[in-house]
Amino acid sequence: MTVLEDIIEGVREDLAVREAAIPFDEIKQLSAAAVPPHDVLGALKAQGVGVIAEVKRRSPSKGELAEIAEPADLAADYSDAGARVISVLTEQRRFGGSLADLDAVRKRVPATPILRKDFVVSPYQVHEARAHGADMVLLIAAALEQNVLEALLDRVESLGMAALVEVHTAEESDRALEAGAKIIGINARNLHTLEVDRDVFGRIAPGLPQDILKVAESGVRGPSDLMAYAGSGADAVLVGEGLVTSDNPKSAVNQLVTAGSHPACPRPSR
Ligand SMILES: O=C(O)c1ccccc1NCC(=O)[C@H](O)[C@H](O)COP(=O)(O)O
Repeated sequence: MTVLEDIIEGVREDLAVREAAIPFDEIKQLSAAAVPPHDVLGALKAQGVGVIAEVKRRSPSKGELAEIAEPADLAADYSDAGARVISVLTEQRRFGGSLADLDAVRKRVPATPILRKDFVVSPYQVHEARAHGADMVLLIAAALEQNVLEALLDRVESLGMAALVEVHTAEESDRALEAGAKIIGINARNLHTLEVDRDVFGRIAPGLPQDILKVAESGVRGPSDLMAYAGSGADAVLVGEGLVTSDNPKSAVNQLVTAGSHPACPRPSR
């Protein structure tokens, strides 16, 4: 069993428990009653290379990263420092996240778009994300059959949210385009070996249409990594470990935001 399959097995078990507690019809109603979603696409299309800053306690590749007793405080720092989107990992077993983290962050940064970062395999999780105030949902192409990817993407957009469709290969990016993805995340972290290869972005991004918003995921440890991704066409970077392990996450985001808006930073042409 691969790491991804193992994670998803646990996600499905935890999902079954939540579905038993709050049935699908009820979560649908809760999602319809939630605060309206933010325009994530608009936020990410703004001038400069955007920063998506992640609340990440631990990971399968690195184990414990940071305690993060108050995810809302961290998110407020990220937002104050200019992050365009806050990514909240809600997977519990391997990443130490929760929907309670999402609730706390939503409450604290009402004006900043939030990505629910999880292993979404069911429409239930999409409604759940919206019910808890998320504006964007991660869909990992490698984890989803094509018809399921398309159905989940449609459902995300029907609720007014945006989907970050994550790919690792050119074949997966073709599938993402076929599904109608508007925002494609190219993850440098191989979800089978967990190794990070930043060159993956530069191999895939040039093959994507100009109007697709391109997010470079994983491996950003400082401004030079952001600049390198920008040089390969990134509109935004998604950063976790480099921020949560920093002595000063607010300053770390600020340095990335400054680099991303500097005139010397390569501008993706659109
Ligand atoms: O981070 C992991 O070890 C991991 C393992 C298996 C599946 C997903 C994983 N991470 C999710 C992410 O993609 C990252 O949290 C995100 O891109 C930020 O990466 P980084 O800045 O390198 O923490």
